[in-house]
Amino acid sequence: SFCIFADELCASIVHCHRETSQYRAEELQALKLKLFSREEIQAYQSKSVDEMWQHCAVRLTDAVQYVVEFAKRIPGFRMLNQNDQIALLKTGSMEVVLLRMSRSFNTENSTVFFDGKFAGVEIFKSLACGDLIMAVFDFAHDMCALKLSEQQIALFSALVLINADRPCLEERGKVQRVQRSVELGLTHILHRDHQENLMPKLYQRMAVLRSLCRLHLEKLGWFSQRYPLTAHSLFPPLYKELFA
Ligand SMILES: CCS(=O)(=O)c1ccc(CC(=O)Nc2nc(-c3ccccc3)c(C(=O)c3ccccc3CC(C)C)s2)cc1
Repeated sequence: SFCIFADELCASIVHCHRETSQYRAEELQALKLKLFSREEIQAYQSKSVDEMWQHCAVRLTDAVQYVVEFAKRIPGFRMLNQNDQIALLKTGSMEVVLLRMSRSFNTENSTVFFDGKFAGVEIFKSLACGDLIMAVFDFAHDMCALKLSEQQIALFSALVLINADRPCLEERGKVQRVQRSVELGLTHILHRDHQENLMPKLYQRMAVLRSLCRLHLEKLGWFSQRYPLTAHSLFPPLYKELFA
């Protein structure tokens, strides 16, 4: 009966992931050979720092919105209290975006899906945060090496989000129970896929995700100081609410 519970839980989380994935893995695969021309790359590189930051913040916020939708459809997540749902999204949504984004990464030519085509690091030059961009690309490379299936990414995303160790949770015990059921769901499908050895690697990747998000917040802090007007009045409200 336990296996039936785990199967049900996995199936529902995979379903939520598919419905809210923004781009399907097969769609991204089909777009992989659409690269930006030299002129297009130059156009991005000649954008000012605040223009490029604003451009990216809008796209990133789109991706975050789909993660919020994913979370809201996860059975265990919905039954948590409102403030805890917001606290988990505040600290976890960027991590899930980065995890999902690694599906849109082409390891052959180190490009990532951006603005309808695949872009190398050079396109992001005018963001003036090369270390963050390199770290995002390295992480995506690392994740691709694990060759996770969509089902494994779905369960891993839910586990990244529903984390009882996050700060300022009011009903930590409840979050712990949901986290434990998702953990069991993930171990259940890794066992089914004969890939239990992935579990410790996934926990390592969670630590890398946390450091990536700290770096993103650090850079956003630097940017907001240099361009307060853009950060306060031109960034999407959800981006400011979650990250500022
Ligand atoms: C995520 C769901 S999906 O269906 O796979 C999908 C859906 C849609 C897309 C298209 C897309 O929005 N791509 C973006 N790429 C990057 C990016 C940028 C630098 C390096 C690597 C990727 C974006 C960012 O804004 C970003 C992302 C991570 C950290 C930092 C930043 C920039 C800072 C200034 C906020 S948005 C891609 C993938």
